[in-house]
Amino acid sequence: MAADAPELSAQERAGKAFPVSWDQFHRDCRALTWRLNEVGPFHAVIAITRGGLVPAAIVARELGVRVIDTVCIASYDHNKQGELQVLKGISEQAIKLGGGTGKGLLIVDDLVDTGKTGRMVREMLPDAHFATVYAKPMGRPLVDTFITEVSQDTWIFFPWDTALSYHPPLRDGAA
Ligand SMILES: O=P(O)(O)OC[C@H]1O[C@H](OP(=O)(O)OP(=O)(O)O)[C@H](O)[C@@H]1O
Ligand SMILES: O=c1[nH]c(=O)c2nc[nH]c2[nH]1
Ligand SMILES: [Mg+2]
Repeated sequence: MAADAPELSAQERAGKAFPVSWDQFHRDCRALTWRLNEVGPFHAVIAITRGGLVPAAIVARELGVRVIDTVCIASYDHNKQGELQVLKGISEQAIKLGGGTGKGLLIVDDLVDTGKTGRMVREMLPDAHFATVYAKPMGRPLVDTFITEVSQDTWIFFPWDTALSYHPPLRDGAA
């Protein structure tokens, strides 16, 4: 599809929308933690910024983990994916806690879509546990634990990217 319409953004190509409220996101993060609690304990949480920061804070709080590190990766410029850029790597201290391979570390992101971002972090820490709140089919095989799968042609709208706004009635042509 991308080749058919390269001028369209990933969001426009997705077609379907899955808006997530703060309330729902918090509930989904707590559900994720219930699953992760069976797998841990973890020495540290590694958040893939920026989207992974919010679930990482909630998951770390629930699991009682106090050491949180970040790996800062930029790929989507608004909603078009470009080359991945590692703006900040994982700290030496966190790498040491995971014995160099990530054993006992928990990587957290908000979602996997194509899986490009997740794959890059997995390569840095092959033995870490990788958890996301949402997963699309292309990225799903990379994730160890997730809560909700949405179809590849769905765009997830996170509460930190959205705001309440007027929506015209369906009768007047609203989608
Ligand atoms: O599986 P992929 O196709 O790689 O996409 C998933 C990544 O895309 C989004 O991050 P984004 O690059 O938009 O940056 P952000 O977290 O700063 O919003 C999302 O938070 C994931 O990290
Ligand atoms: O807000 C977002 N929603 C998505 O569905 C998505 N996929 C990649 N990056 C994304 N960002
Ligand atoms: Mg991200």
